[in-house]
Amino acid sequence: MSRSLRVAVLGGGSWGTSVAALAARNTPTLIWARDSATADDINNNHRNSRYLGDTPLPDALRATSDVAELADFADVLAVGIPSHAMRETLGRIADELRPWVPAISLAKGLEPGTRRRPTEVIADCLPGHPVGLLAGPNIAGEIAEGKAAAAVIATKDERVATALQPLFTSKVFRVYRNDDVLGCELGGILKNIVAIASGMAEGLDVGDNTRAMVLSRGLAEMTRLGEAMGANPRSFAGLTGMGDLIATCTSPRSRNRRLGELLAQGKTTTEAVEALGQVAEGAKTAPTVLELATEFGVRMPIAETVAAVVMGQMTPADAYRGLRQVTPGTETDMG
Ligand SMILES: NC(=O)c1ccc[n+]([C@@H]2O[C@H](COP(=O)([O-])OP(=O)(O)OC[C@H]3O[C@@H](n4cnc5c(N)ncnc54)[C@H](O)[C@@H]3O)[C@@H](O)[C@H]2O)c1
Ligand SMILES: O=P(O)(O)OC[C@H](O)CO
Repeated sequence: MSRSLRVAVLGGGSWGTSVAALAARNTPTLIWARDSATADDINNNHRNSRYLGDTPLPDALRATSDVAELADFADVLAVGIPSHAMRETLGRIADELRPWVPAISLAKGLEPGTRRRPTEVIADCLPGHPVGLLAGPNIAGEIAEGKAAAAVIATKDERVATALQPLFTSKVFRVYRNDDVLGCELGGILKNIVAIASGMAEGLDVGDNTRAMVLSRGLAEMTRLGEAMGANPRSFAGLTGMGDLIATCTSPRSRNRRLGELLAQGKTTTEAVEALGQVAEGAKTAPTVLELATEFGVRMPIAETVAAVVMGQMTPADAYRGLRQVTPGTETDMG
């Protein structure tokens, strides 16, 4: 009988750990944390106290801070490193990984400078490996606590998707498949920007109608960019689009929404990021997305406004005044 596929997770932050905990309930799983104290905490206390507080992790989950050990273990690699550090970290493991090992991204940002999506960074660093992603409305703390949710594995290779699906599935975590890698990935990346706008709305107490406007017009501009880049617009109506947008824009546990709230309280982006102590991908992604919007000739007034605020060129209050003044066209016009 063939042994089960072993899952190696690169990145011991809140999401890498939560995904590793899901996999460890199904199959042997090893997680790499760059910080050996985190690896020790997982091995000895079955906790990742730094990122997930007191939430217990499965006893079967093992951790290491040695990338070579992780590479040797991997039948499947899940990459939970933030977008800005993914290339450098993958560079440390690339030569050690067996060539057929599929690599799936858990990240939701664009690489600053190159504008590459995480799956593109993986393809650059691990040429020839099957590549995909896991995304959806998945606030890490809730998943680690065992609250019910669903996600999507997106890859072009149906056989890879079908092999990976059961590794992350549980009675309370449903995993769908989608072959629209671009659309699923963009949904997770772009919703972070709208979540910052939603957090600013919360901080400014602009009212629920305004927030609903930002969410729905945010989804429209996410879909507009996605379609222009060649994604399936239907993906934006699913878990990785609207689903993740709703979770991130409404959850008080979202770091991107919290970043928006802190900006509305008058903090600078640097102060807000420091206060969070965790990654909020939308802060770096917003200016980078504008470059894509220009390249593909797409209007993105919400992303433009969020980018101006995170770069310190506009206050959140002015941003909301500006958004109210956007000249409305036809609602269903996606061009
Ligand atoms: N937390 C969530 O709810 C959640 C859910 C879905 C997707 N994501 C995405 O997952 C990705 C990882 O985020 P997270 O939530 O785990 O972040 P986090 O802030 O909880 O942890 C970040 C992790 O990355 C590591 N890291 C940071 N800089 C690094 C570097 N230069 N080199 C190596 N490692 C480095 C840290 O040590 C830590 O282990 C992000 O793209 C995020 O958008 C997060
Ligand atoms: O905490 P955030 O804002 O990074 O969002 C986490 C996840 O992406 C929600 O699906």
